[in-house]
Amino acid sequence: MTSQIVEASSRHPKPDRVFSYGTAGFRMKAVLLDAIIFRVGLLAALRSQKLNGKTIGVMITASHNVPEDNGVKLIDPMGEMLEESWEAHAATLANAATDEDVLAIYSHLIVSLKINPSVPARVIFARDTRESGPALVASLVDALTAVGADFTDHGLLTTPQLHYFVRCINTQNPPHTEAYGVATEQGYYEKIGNAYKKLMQGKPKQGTVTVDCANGIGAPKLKGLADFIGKDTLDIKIINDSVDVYSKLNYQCGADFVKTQQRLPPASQVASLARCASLDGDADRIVYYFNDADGIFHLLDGDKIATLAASFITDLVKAVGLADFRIGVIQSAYANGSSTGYITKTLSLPVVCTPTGVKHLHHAATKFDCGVYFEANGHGTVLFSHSAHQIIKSHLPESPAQATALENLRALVDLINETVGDALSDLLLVEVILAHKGWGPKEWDSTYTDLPNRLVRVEVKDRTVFKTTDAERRLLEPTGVQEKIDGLVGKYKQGRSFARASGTEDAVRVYSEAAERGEAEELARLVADIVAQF
Ligand SMILES: CC(=O)N[C@H]1[C@@H](OP(=O)(O)O)O[C@H](CO)[C@@H](O)[C@@H]1O
Ligand SMILES: [Mg+2]
Repeated sequence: MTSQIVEASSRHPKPDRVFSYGTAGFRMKAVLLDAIIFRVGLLAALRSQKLNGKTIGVMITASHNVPEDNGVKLIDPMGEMLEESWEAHAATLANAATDEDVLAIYSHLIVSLKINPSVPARVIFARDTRESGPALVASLVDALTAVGADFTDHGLLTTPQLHYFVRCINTQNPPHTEAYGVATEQGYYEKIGNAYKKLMQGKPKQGTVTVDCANGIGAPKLKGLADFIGKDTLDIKIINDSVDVYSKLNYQCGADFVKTQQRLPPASQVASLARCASLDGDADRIVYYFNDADGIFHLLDGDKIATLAASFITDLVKAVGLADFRIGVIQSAYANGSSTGYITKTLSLPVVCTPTGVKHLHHAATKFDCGVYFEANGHGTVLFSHSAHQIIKSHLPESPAQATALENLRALVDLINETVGDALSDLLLVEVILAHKGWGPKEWDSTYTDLPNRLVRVEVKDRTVFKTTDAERRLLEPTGVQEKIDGLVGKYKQGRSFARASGTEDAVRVYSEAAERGEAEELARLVADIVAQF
């Protein structure tokens, strides 16, 4: 096998660059990715062998990035992101200088990680709609073939669908008592779609929801889900679904466009107060929005989705009669201060703040019976602990009202993709809650008003000198900078600001909020000036 690895690796020469496995895996211009994908294939096989032949997922996507980019992420057995300690192994393999080095590192990992090479490796993979996808899949297959791994190509899927498949496959056998679901697209549509239909029983129609699919993989998959559900219970209009025109992906559309531009995608033609949503290029993020009667744009971001879900679940758990059921909300420092205040004061729920990146939020969410986590940009989901699953499954209701609530709670658990943030599942979750509450987007939006805020990107010589603490909300280094920021923030009513190095771009991000729009902008500018001096 060793000669096969060197020989196969020689067909995938590495560009002269240093690569790192960041928050979003490896992501860059697609033309640079061939060698990386090959080496990720080797690592996926090792990861599976290390975990006794459990199935590992490989997703080829660059999410909301421009069409010329692509990327790759590994998925661990329960559908979660790759364990952090393995990110370094991914980077070491990706940066091996020669084909012999690739083999040497591969062999070293087998020894140092005590991997039994006779365990069969199992890998499944999929890709988004990018033009570069098929060639990168071929590189992956080349690696998996060289090491004799057992693999399945699932073609085009959304990122969360592949996460779901991985979990379904790895929960089929003992010690798991019940598979997470059926690892097919039909199985995914049935699990989520049937749960949605159950929750919508007897609920009046709420009018059309217009969904911008970013001209990406979300478009055909949302159509598949909507077809399964049927028009009686889901009144949906899909726009930006041109997946065949590669250049249109994420162009003037998608969740990132709407979030950063704070306006409707140009292709969206909707009446005022109509519900709209946008997915990103691999359908793991979603934001809602609407234009009010005066034509003013309102964004219902990840914070608003988290608060909506947390409030609904709190009421439902109460209606079921579950005592001592701990619900918590997990946010990053970018969550609007108003949302945090609303969760703690109005919903009376605990809030945990973690560093940026969904893997951190996901991890913190596992500490609750029910952990609701969302990044402000719309990536998030809801987790139920193992014991919460057991309680929900075995609880005996004491009244007809409790029985109905319990059926709804069970359906809600099925509706949610617990492996990772899933725009399709989150879309239906929001639709269900709005229908149950009888709310339009305006009522939802009026639960609290976002503090005016500003996010700026500051180019610096070396972003690694910015070291943070307290969930990235305070700078430890360079020394003295945090004191200067504190001095500024104190001058603004409801002022808050922080600076941290981006994990995905070569820049430092400065976030600020304050009671007035002008003040939030001024604060951001002044903090950015301080940062720019370094
Ligand atoms: C402010 C912001 O939106 N940051 C994003 C961005 O991370 P940075 O480390 O800030 O570049 O990309 C991450 C991966 O997609 C996402 O998890 C995160 O929310
Ligand atoms: Mg994405």
